[in-house]
Formats: sequence, structure tokens, C-alpha cells
Amino acid sequence: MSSASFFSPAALASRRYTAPGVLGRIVAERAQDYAGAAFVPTAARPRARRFHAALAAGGLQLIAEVKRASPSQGAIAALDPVQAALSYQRGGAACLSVLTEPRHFDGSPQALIDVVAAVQVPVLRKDFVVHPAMLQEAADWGASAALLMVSVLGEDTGEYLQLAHHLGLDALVEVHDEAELDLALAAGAEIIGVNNRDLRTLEIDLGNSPRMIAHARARGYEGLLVAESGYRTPQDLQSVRSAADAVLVGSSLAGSGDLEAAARALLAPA
Ligand SMILES: O=P(O)(O)OC[C@@H](O)[C@@H](O)c1c[nH]c2ccccc12
Repeated sequence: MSSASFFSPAALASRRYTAPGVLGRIVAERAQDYAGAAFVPTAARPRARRFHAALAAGGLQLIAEVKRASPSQGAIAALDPVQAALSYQRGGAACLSVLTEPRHFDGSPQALIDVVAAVQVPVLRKDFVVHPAMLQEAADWGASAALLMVSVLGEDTGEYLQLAHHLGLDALVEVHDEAELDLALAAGAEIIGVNNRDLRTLEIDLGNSPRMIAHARARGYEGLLVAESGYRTPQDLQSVRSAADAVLVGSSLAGSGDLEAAARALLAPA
């Protein structure tokens, strides 16, 4: 693994993750939830790289998100996570994302565990990772990947990325602006997600992903790129269709009433 001392109890107790705005409140709550959580890394697990492989299949792949609520929309739909996941899988999703954050996204660990048991496609743990125990949980719950947010982890992103790999997980390393992209590249991210939503203000700019993807490629990045948030129609996907490897979509699918048809319709050529 990386530096074992980086995740020692003393180091963890002295480290604080903060962020401005809406994101900051959620990060503070998650840090409180895991304050003092035990973390003893298990032996290295082989990396199956299933999440990575599914996104690298060619064309624009769909990561469909099981999302019952969000800070920007409140309640979206009282989805049964397993039924939603199976619908997405039938609709052609290459991977699934399952929220495990309980207060603002109405997610839960059990939703992730149940979905992993029910589907064949790889599953991402979607949460605000602020403690290494959250990656251990993701691996123990059967996730293939976990989200790492550069807006939260900053310079520590590389250490968390190495821990994820040590535990056998792929990581979706999320950025929003150029400064965060630089950190993700320096950390050695293999999968970079560009969020169209500014998590401080919750505002969406669908121009952000194509812009940042172009920056990443101009810097010589050859890894996978995922466009995230705010997509509702096949037309919305035009700007990333040939540039991104995948698109991450939650709210518009989850609130559609027919998740399978909505996933299929989104993937249809515009
Ligand atoms: O619901 P949308 O707009 O389709 O977005 C999905 C996903 O990108 C969004 O849920 C998300 C992106 N990054 C996050 C970080 C934490 C929580 C949620 C997210």
C-alpha cells in the first residue's frame, strides 16, 4: 500500500476535510459519522478492474445511478434499489452507482449490498469519502469501485487512490475545475469524472464536461473520462458522445417512472 502512517489513528485524528457551501455541510457530517472509526487495512486484494473494463468497452457507456433524493431536488422517487438496479441493467447500463449517504441522498449501505447481490454489472459506492474505513466498507460490501472527490480530498487524493487499489477497487476520481483536474492527474487517476454540477452552489453547466475533457486530453491524459450530472435527453449527450467514455446519470432516470425505458431512450442515438 501507500504509506501506512498516512492512515494511522494519530494522522487520521489530526486531519480535517472541509469544503464550502452545501458540499461542506455534508462533508462535515460524514467526517463526524466516521470520526474515530477503526481502520486496519486488510491484506492486498487482487484488482478485478471490472468497473474500468466496463467503461472501456468503446462508445459512450452509461453509469446509471440509484438516487432516491438529492440536496438540489429533495425527494426524487421512492425507488426500491434492487428493482431500480435491475431496470437499469435491462435498459443497457454498463455500470451502476448506488448512493450510500443517508441524510441528503436517502442512500444506505444495505442498498449497495442488495444491488451488488442482484446485478451482474459492476457497482460504484457513491458517497463522500473522508475516511479510509469508507473504502474498506465499499470493498467489503462488494462494490467494484468508489467515488473519490478531489474537491474534498485535495492533495490527499493520491493516498486514497492507492488505498482503493490496494483493496481491489477501481476509483472514479471526480473533478469540477482545472485546479482539481491537475490534482487528479498528479494522483495518477485511471478514471476521471468531470462533474457538471458545482457542488458548492449545486448549479449545472453542461459545458463543463466537454471543456474539462478537452483540457485533460490536451495534457496527455490517456485514461478514462466520465461526464457527470444534469443529463436528461440524448441531445444533451451530443457534446460528450465522442469525447467521453461514459456518462453518469441519476435524477432524470430515477424520476422517470420507467427506469428501463428511460435508460434505453437516453442511450439511443440523438
Ligand atoms: O442526478 P444527476 O444530475 O444525473 O447526477 C448524477 C451524479 O453525477 C450526481 O449524483 C453526483 C456527482 N457527483 C456526486 C458526488 C456526490 C453525490 C452525488 C454526486
